[in-house]
Amino acid sequence: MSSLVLAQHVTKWYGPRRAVSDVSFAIGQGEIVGLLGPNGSGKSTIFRMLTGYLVPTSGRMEVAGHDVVADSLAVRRVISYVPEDAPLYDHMRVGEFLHFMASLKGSRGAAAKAAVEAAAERLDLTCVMSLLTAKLSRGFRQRVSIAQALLGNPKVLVLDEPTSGLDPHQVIAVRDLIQSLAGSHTVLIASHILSEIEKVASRVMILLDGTLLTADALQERAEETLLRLAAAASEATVRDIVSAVAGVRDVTVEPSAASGTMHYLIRAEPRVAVAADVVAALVEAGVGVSELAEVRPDLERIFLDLTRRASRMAA
Ligand SMILES: Nc1ncnc2c1ncn2[C@@H]1O[C@H](COP(=O)(O)OP(=O)(O)OP(=O)(O)O)[C@@H](O)[C@H]1O
Repeated sequence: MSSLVLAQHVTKWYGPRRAVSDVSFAIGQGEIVGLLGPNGSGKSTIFRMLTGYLVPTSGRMEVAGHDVVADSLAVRRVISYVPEDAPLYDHMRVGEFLHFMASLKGSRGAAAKAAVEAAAERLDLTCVMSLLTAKLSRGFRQRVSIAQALLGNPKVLVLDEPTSGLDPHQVIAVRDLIQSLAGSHTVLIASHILSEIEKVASRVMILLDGTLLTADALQERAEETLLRLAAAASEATVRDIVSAVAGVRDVTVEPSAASGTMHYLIRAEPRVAVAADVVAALVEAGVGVSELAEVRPDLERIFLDLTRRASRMAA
C-alpha cells in the first residue's frame, strides 16, 4: 500500500515548549486512522502541520506526494480539515454557506450546485438548507462542517474530535458517516475518547506528551498475550518467579488489587505454553495460584500499559 500521508521525524517547538517530538507515521489510501491522546498531547499540532497551518520545526510531512511546506497549496487542494468547534458563518444560511465554500474550492455553476447537493444529501442536511447556520443544533453544525470539508472531494479528511458535544444519536450518525468514507477517502481522526475511536478507526495511533507511543495500538493485541494472575505470596516473590519464565515480558500489579491475594498482569510473548509455565513455576515454589486467565486487552488497557511503560522509561 503506498502512503498517502507521511510524517518523518517531525518535531514542533512553540518557543521553549516542545509540543511534538520526533513523530513518524505513514497512512495508506482509504485507511481510517485514529490519533488518540490526552488533552495537550499534540494532536491538533500534528493536524495543523499536516494541513499547512503550521510549519514543523524539523522533519517533514507529505500528503499525496506533496511536501506540506514546499508545496502547501497543492496539499490544501487534497486535504480538508474539520477543527473541533469548526467555525461557520453564522449570518449565512446552510445552502448559501455550502455554495460559498464550494466556490472557495474553485467549483462554479452546475458543478458547484451538484457538489453541494451531493454533500447535503450525504450528511442529511436537505431539511436545513434554508436555515441560518446560527440556528443549528451542535449536531447539525458538525454535519455542516463535515459537508463543507467533503466539497471538492478531498483525498484526505482530518477530523479533530468530531463527536465532541454531540448527543448519542448524533454520535452514531457521525460515526456511520465516517465509516462510509472508508476506502474512498483517507480519514484521520483525533480523539481522547478511547471507546469512540475504537469504533470507527481501523488503526489507532497513540500520542503522549508529543511522542508517538505506537502507530498501531490494535496490532499490539496480536503481538502479545496478557495474563491476569492471582497468587498468594509477596509481590517480590511473585515477580521474581514469574519474570524468570521464558517468554514473560513484564509483570505489573493490578491497580485494583483487593486485600489478601494480589492480582498481577503479565505481558508475555504470544506463546501457548507461557500460562502453563507460569503456573508450574509458582506451584513448584510453593505459591498458591487462585486465578490465571488470559485477558483480551481493550484499547483502554493498551493505552494504560503503553503510557505506564513510557513514564517508567522516562523516570
Ligand atoms: N500556539 C501555541 N503556543 C504555545 N503552546 C501551544 C500552542 N498550541 C499548543 N500549545 C501547547 O502544545 C501542546 C500540544 O497542544 P495541542 O493543542 O496540539 O494538543 P492536543 O492533543 O490537540 O490537545 P487538545 O485535545 O486539548 O486539543 C500543549 O501543551 C499546548 O499547551
